[in-house]
Amino acid sequence: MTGPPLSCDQLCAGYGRKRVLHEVTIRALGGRVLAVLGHNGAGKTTLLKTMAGLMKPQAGQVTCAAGSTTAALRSGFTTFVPSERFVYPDLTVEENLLLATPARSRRDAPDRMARAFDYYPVLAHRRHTRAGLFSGGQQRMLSIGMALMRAPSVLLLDEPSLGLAPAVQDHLFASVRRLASQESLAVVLVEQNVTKALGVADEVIVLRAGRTVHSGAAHELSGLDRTQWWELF
Ligand SMILES: Nc1ncnc2c1ncn2[C@@H]1O[C@H](COP(=O)(O)OP(=O)(O)OP(=O)(O)O)[C@@H](O)[C@H]1O
Repeated sequence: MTGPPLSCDQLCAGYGRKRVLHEVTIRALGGRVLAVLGHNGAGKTTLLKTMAGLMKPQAGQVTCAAGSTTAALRSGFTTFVPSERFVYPDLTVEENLLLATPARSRRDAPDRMARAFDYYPVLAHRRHTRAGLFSGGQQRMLSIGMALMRAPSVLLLDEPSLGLAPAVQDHLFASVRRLASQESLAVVLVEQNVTKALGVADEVIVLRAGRTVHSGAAHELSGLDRTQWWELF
């Protein structure tokens, strides 16, 4: 693969005539975690959805190594995990994972499932349990496990830690880091939890009202105090 798996160039996006994102340029690279930070309403989810091909750019472009963003989403090259827990509550863990596997990849399902279980052992222990009986954290892990069944190259994660206890958040963030490093996945991580996101990210972009106010290496921001953060956001 030449070039980044997914990138945005001068991307503008929004809803109807309303423009939410203004000329955002980023690159998601294999094996790296790009954190997207910013206050509520800054445009983080809009950015992810446009990168995923769920929304069309109003101007600028999203370039995907696998072709159009919609084709990449359909083929599983790009996978979007929304902040709402999206699992089938009446199905078991195994059934949820199988349902997420593209029909053409059914033969690979056992290997992919083993890999998801490696990242989230609780899913293996409770593989015959209905997902609706799971805690919020376990459902979030199952959502990411379902994304892995598509063997993606790009993982777009919208606020994976939302509403979870700190210890569960730590486990999730550690798994995100491992996923990028071990699977050579390009991870784009939208997060409100700045400290934890910076702990696992390689690069960071900060959005304010849909505009990039900072982009660079994550370690450059890890030493900022609260006042400096407030000024940046
Ligand atoms: N479906 C929609 N139709 C119209 N406006 C929308 C829609 N979804 C979001 N917006 C608006 O777009 C702006 C950016 O929203 P977005 O959800 O991308 O921000 P965010 O940074 O992800 O915020 P949060 O952290 O609260 O999810 C907000 O002003 C929001 O009200």
